[in-house]
Amino acid sequence: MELPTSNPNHGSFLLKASLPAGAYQHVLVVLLLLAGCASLLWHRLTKNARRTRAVASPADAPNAEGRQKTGQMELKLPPGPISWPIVGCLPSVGLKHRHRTFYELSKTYGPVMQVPIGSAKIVVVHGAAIAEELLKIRDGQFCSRPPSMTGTYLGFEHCDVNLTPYNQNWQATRKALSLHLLSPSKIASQAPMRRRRICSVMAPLYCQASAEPRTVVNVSAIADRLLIDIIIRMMFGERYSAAEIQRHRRGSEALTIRKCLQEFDVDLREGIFLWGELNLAEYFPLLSWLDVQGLERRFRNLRKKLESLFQLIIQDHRQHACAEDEAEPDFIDVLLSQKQLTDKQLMGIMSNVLIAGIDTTARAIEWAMAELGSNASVIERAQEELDRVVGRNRVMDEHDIEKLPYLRAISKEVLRLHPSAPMDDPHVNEKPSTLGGYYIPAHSIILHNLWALSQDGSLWDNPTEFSPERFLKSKEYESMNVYGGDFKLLPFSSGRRRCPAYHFATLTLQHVVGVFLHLFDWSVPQNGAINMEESDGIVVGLKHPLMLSITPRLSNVNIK
Ligand code: HEM
Repeated sequence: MELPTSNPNHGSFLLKASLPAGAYQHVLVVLLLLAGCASLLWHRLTKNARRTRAVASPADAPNAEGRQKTGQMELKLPPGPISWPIVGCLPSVGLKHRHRTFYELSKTYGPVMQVPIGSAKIVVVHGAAIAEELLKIRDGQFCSRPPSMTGTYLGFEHCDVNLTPYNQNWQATRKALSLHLLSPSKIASQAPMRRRRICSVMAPLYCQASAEPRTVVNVSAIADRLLIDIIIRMMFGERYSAAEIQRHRRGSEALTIRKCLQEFDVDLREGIFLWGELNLAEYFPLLSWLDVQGLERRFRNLRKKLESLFQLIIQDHRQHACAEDEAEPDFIDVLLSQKQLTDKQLMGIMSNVLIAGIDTTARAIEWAMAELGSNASVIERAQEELDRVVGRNRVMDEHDIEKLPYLRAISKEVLRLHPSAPMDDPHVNEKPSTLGGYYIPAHSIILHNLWALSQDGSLWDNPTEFSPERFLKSKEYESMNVYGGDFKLLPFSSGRRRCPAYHFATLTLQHVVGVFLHLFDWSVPQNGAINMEESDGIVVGLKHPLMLSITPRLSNVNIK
């Protein structure tokens, strides 16, 4: 399948939608003023009740440390910035770079803060001890998800994995995804496919750079292209490649699907943007019918496109079950043959993998190359290791990774310093609970700042410095992994909701970065410098596309 060409507007999908000018804004201002007066009154009347919250029975608060005795049992609510009528803490939180804002606020209010916004009870947490409490000790209490517009539209009415509350539906979709797409054996069996895809992107780059040393390439676009290509093949195999469509003389439906998948980067950008946007309608239900940010309209449009694509894919798989001469049934064939999931669940899973899977991993590759581009000594050491272990006559492969500790250290350091989803997906407690000794009312939205761990001087020496060496300094650090067992390092979170793709994502990051470093010397284009400014949204990468110069470094290598 030909791939979408590089995307010169990379990053622009994360720009915020501005409010439509004109009438909506005036209506909004009047409504806010009216609501402000009512809320001021309400705020005054309920001030004392909010300062502490009575807990009716000890069973409501499974761990009631920190309680105060004042006639009946009471626990403190977490501290937090001033909460204004109607808007709550929105003025302190703002709309952008929430992981950084929350981290700054936590310097005043501590590792458990309440930051209500509108009608939503939001609690923001960070730190290794709280992470362990949230994701291990009380994982069972905090593993649900809030209802959301993203869950309705992109999660197909909360029938997916990511945006679904903790229920049987979630169990079924999570099991299907983990077992039939992301299990270690499934991932191992697809290694040749990943190698072919990586080489098919590297070979033309290598030719181009051989003819013109220090060719400038758009690393961000290459990462996007690789991940779209790999993930589409992970799910559908070669079914929608031109050769396969022709071989089986499949009709116009297969061609339509192929075209939609080739152009999927546009839907992906829209999906990631909508997923990450702070949607005021969810916090201020009165505003939802106005759709002041225009988000619901955009959600509806994207859903329509995704639904018709996914329905076509399901229909195509039903009509043309995997023929006997085909190598292996693909992911959708397997799920359909089991007849355990509804079509909505299938669509929810496809939506999660295509939207949550591609951008997170592509951004991790982008961050790795941005850090390496400004750290020549790290590149040198990694290349020395690659030449020693792999040699200079063949391209580095996935099976080499276990013998490349420095490459593995680079990937851990990238995921430590730049977790692509810096604020974990929201967790919710269905019942009242406690965290860090504070009372957490039922249905609070817990936002866990995973990125803040990387800034913590009590956990890491020189925490903000990019230094893969930190993972080689002792046996303890060498054996540390990013899979959720160590609460200092949680790019994929931990517990029941941990990212199910942690193995695939780290392997792909290590493989792509390894091949990049093995094949090419990298430098910053003349007169340029790497701009490390972050994009905004739920997945965070570089704000501007990463442009680097490449020069081939192996002379005798066949890239295939
Ligand atoms: C470097 C790449 C990636 C990073 C850093 C990452 C990170 C995360 C994080 C932090 C969560 C939230 C966990 C929680 O709520 O506690 C998550 C959830 C999830 N991720 Fe990933 N992810 C990556 C790649 C992928 C890929 C490639 C896929 C799919 C193929 C994927 C699918 C999912 C799904 C389905 C969930 C929801 C899990 C659930 O709610 O049960 N992720 N990921």
